[in-house]
Amino acid sequence: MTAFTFSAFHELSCYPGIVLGIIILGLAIVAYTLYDLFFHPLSGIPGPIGARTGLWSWKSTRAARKDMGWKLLELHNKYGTVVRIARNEASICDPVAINQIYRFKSPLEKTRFYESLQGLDGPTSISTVDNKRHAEMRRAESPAYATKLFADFEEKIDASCADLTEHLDQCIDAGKGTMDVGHVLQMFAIDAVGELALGKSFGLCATGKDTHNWLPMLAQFLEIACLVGTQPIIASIFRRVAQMLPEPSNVKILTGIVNSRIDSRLKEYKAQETTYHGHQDMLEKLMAAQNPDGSEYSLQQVRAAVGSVLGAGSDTTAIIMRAMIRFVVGDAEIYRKVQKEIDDAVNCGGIQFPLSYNDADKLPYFQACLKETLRLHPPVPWTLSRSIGAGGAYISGRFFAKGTEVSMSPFVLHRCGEAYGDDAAVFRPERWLEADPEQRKTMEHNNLAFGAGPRVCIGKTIGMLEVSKVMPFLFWKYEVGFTPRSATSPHTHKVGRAVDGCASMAEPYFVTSQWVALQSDFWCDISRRRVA
Ligand code: HEM
Repeated sequence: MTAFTFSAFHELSCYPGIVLGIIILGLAIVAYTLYDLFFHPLSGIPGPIGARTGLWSWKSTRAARKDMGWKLLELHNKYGTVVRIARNEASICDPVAINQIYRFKSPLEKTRFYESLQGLDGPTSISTVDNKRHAEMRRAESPAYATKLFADFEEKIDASCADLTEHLDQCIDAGKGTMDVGHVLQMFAIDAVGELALGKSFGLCATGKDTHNWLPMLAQFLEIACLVGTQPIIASIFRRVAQMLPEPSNVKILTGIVNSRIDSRLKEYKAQETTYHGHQDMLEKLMAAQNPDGSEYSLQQVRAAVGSVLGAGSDTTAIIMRAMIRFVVGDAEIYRKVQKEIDDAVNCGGIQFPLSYNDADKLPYFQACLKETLRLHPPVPWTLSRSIGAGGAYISGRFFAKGTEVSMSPFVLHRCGEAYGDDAAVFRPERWLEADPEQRKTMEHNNLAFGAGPRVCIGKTIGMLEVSKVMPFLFWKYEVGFTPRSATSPHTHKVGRAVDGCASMAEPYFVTSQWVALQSDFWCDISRRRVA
């Protein structure tokens, strides 16, 4: 060994240029590390040493291992309110910081992470970093999300809900009441966004299957986007390469359907030779959207905007529906209360199905369960990161210099005592009913599930509309039990994993925590209830 080392050194000494290069590289790494640790604007903030030196990407590791929520919570429990999670990024867990980071006045720009959420048709409101460009897009596209269209949205969601329950009934009648409910709810969510964004369902629930494997494909897109997004330079190369590669066949089928629905709407308009097209739906509003110079949205812009509804509106809604079943059915007393509230409201004629969005407000305990679900299982647990602009900014009592990045994770904030009290980690719907109006307002404000400020989810009300209309019907019509996990059960995972990372045989599904906190393997035993 010694002889080998000596001879290696001897050989290297014949190449002084290489030796000098190695020494310079070593010194550069040491200098870079010392700068990051002691002189970088974030040097005073605690965090894992690898992340602070920038020699190890803590966030890429989280994206690869899909364990962001609970690992970030561990860091905050260890280091406190402000934690350095990358050489240039601090994560903050403080409700006071919401209005400072996600402010309306001189808003902070999104970080380049978001560029990776861009689809193949170009920039969308979620992926656009530049605030001015984002504001223009948001203004152009907001009529497609307006409350004026709610009558149309309700009809479309009712149609998708009818397909969903027909599918569930067929399964039960065929003796297949034990099913992966998570998968079925994802099919519903895709169908519903198809109805909303394109005026027609994709028909997954109606046919009972995801024929073209779109569900795993969409999940994979988000996972890869999140992973490469943690390395913006790699992400931009990746995007360029991806654009050159041929589309996989199932993506081709999906884009083909999107394009043909837009084309047929265009043909319909041409045939009518009128600017008023008669449809009061999202697609019409997106096709009528205008750029700041007054030009109409190009077909590519319409496709990108439709794509962002499909991408941002399906996973998130399905996640909330699964989580709500998990929390409600998982606690016998809460489940009984939810069912009783709905049964009583139906029996006394207070509500009827299909449930209107307004009538969903007549179910306060159900609504409290929904808020509690959004709190403990926010569909997006990832850090919603922003860049500090010129002049720097004071956040959570600290000064952050221009160019540094700050972020908050909905998952972490929602478990913070300052935001929700000492029992923040407990699913307790009563907290929303016991709170006085002022406390409720504060709790609502501290809920980051949809983001906050000028970049807040534009589809928030549509998402709430879907869940509020469909879930009471499912709780009323069906009895749900978790299929016990055993060596012979249909589960893929031997042990389940909760949204907080805890592994247990009793956990009915398996959660991965990345950009979204996705559940899989959610096997339930479904039967019809007596009242149906
Ligand atoms: C429970 C359901 C939903 C949740 C929890 C949710 C959550 C979020 C979050 C966290 C963001 C990003 C905020 C940020 O990065 O700061 C977002 C943005 C967005 N969401 Fe949602 N979302 C939901 C449903 C929907 C639906 C149904 C649609 C479409 C119909 C939608 C469309 C969008 C769009 C277009 C954006 C980008 C908005 C912008 O940057 O202007 N979302 N959503």
